[in-house]
Amino acid sequence: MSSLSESNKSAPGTSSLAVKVDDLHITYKTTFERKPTLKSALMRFGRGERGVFEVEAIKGVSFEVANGVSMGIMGSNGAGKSTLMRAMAGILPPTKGSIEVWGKASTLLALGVGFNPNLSGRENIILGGLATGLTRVEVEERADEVAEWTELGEFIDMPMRTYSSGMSARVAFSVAVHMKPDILMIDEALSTGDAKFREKANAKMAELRDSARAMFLVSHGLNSIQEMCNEAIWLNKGELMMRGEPGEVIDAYMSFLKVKKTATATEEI
Ligand SMILES: Nc1ncnc2c1ncn2[C@@H]1O[C@H](COP(=O)(O)OP(=O)(O)OP(=O)(O)O)[C@@H](O)[C@H]1O
Repeated sequence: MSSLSESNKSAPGTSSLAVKVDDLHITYKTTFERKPTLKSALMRFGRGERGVFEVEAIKGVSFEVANGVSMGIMGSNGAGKSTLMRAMAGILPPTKGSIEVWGKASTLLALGVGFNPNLSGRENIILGGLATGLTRVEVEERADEVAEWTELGEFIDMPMRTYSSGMSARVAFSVAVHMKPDILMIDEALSTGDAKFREKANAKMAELRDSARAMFLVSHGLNSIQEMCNEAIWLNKGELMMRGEPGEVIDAYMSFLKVKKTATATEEI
């Protein structure tokens, strides 16, 4: 069974839960044009052969997150961290298994994807706010404050296609944190800004962590996970390797990386 539900009410017996992920599998299917060999091209008069590439990005992951938890998600490139976040945010449907989210999830991922490059930062803030489920009145009430918070000056009224990636990230971050999410999801790759903005962003995240029902932070910066989170999970090749107190999970992940590095080096020799 695949299901994704979002509600403001808690299910009976699960009143303290913010998120429940049960036996989640996510498989990406991509069709591509196979590179033809000379022989196959001649046989098929040059028409490329379609291939299907399947990636099992999440393989049977289960966990529950209680209210009040700030969960760090760590793992190597391609481990499935962003895929898991996209699934919890409702952007990607489960291939198998289920995800239940109690409350409104606000995510940088969802908003970053939704931006229209031909509209200004300010216009995208309004669209982003509407996308999170706020009413037009609520969005208008907050739009100026959100725009101000980006510190983009007059650039806020320029089309977003003229922005650097750090400037776009400021807009995405600002929208996500100002829309009063119950469940805050932050993919650190998207919250990149310069040192000064980062400091401001970290302070805002800490404030929200205390008011939101739960927070998820995907990061390669293990220090941020240690500082911001009270629980952590480690994913490797789509599987849940460990869950626990951030310090313990970081230690296990670090020793796994060292062992792997030595093993690779040995193989090379
Ligand atoms: N849109 C997509 N189509 C096909 N495969 C994808 C897609 N997005 C991700 N993948 C694959 O799914 C796997 C997990 O990717 P994901 O982006 O979730 O990893 P990640 O842990 O967030 O990595 P990183 O630390 O590099 O951001 C990878 O093998 C990746 O190639």
